[in-house]
Amino acid sequence: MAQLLNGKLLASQRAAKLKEEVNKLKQQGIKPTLCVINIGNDPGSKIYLKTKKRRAAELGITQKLYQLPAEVDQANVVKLIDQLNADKSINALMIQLPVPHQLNLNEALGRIIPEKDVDCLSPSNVGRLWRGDHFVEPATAHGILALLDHYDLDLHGKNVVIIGRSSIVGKPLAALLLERDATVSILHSKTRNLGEYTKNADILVSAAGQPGLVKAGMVKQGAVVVDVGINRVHGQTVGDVDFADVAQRASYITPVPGGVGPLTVEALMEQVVGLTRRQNGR
Ligand SMILES: NC(=O)C1=CN([C@@H]2O[C@H](COP(=O)(O)OP(=O)(O)OC[C@H]3O[C@@H](n4cnc5c(N)ncnc54)[C@H](OP(=O)(O)O)[C@@H]3O)[C@@H](O)[C@H]2O)C=CC1
Ligand SMILES: Nc1nc(=O)c2c([nH]1)NC[C@@H]1CN(c3ccc(C(=O)N[C@@H](CCC(=O)O)C(=O)O)cc3)C=[N+]21
Repeated sequence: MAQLLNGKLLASQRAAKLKEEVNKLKQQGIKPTLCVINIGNDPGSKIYLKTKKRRAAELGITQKLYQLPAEVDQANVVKLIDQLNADKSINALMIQLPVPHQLNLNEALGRIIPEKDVDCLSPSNVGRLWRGDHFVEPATAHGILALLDHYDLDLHGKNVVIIGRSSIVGKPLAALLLERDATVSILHSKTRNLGEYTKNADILVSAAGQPGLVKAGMVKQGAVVVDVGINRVHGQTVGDVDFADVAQRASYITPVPGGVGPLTVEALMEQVVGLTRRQNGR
């Protein structure tokens, strides 16, 4: 039976340290402030908003939410971003994904000034990430690496297989893993025969958003399994991994909830504080 990678516990340990840092900044009159733009009604985004709100309040970080209707047009989104870029009281700015199809997401992301781009999605920050000279790290990827490091799971030379090629999980995680000398494969919905690849994984990461996608037969005995998926099934939050069966084969596994999710939130808050320091020369 696999050992659990307890993201919830690690997140609360890291939060205790972060809170001290926030307090120190506040003593200097600096109030870290995150601003989130959410467009429409994505269920994963809704959960993220809720958990961020709770964690920000605990840490003493101010979180502002702009909830826009699904029909909003591009001009209004761009106008809001410009306004928030110029607002000196805001240190960090992010747009929750996915956004409705009528919007030009790349244009909107390109509008966020890199200094406030806490999700690392603006073109210059994505470029820096792949060059390895970045000043902000995408929260989910940062959280996953923090979890693996906490359990002393080595990455050097390991086969890491990631299911999912999105800009918020698969791609940035691949960039950070390459920096750590892992051998990385990225699979997606057009990949033929996922199992052929996943069976070679020392570390398997699933970020597809498909409940039940990863079955025990796809997993190598003793592999580390990281489940990023957040799906709502019969009113419960479940991941992508068939947990009960896969846990019999894996050496370590993340639960959902309580695995990657809490660390994503914690890592985001760490990045908010990091950007705030940078803007204030601390
Ligand atoms: N726990 C956490 O901290 C976080 C959780 N999430 C969750 O992770 C999941 C993924 O999020 P996100 O990356 O934004 O989602 P996207 O929908 O942007 O990307 C999903 C990716 O998975 C691939 N995919 C989907 N179905 C399959 C399949 N059957 N086989 C192989 N590949 C597949 C897609 O392929 P293609 O590109 O071909 O369409 C795509 O690359 C969601 O459940 C989301 O809520 C997201 C961020 C953080
Ligand atoms: N620009 C952008 N960046 C993201 O990182 C991003 C996004 N958009 N859109 C939505 C997805 C989803 N996501 C989650 C993060 C944490 C939890 C989380 O805190 N989960 C807890 C609670 C689960 C629950 O209570 O149901 C857990 O897994 O234990 C969930 C979902 C980030 N995403």
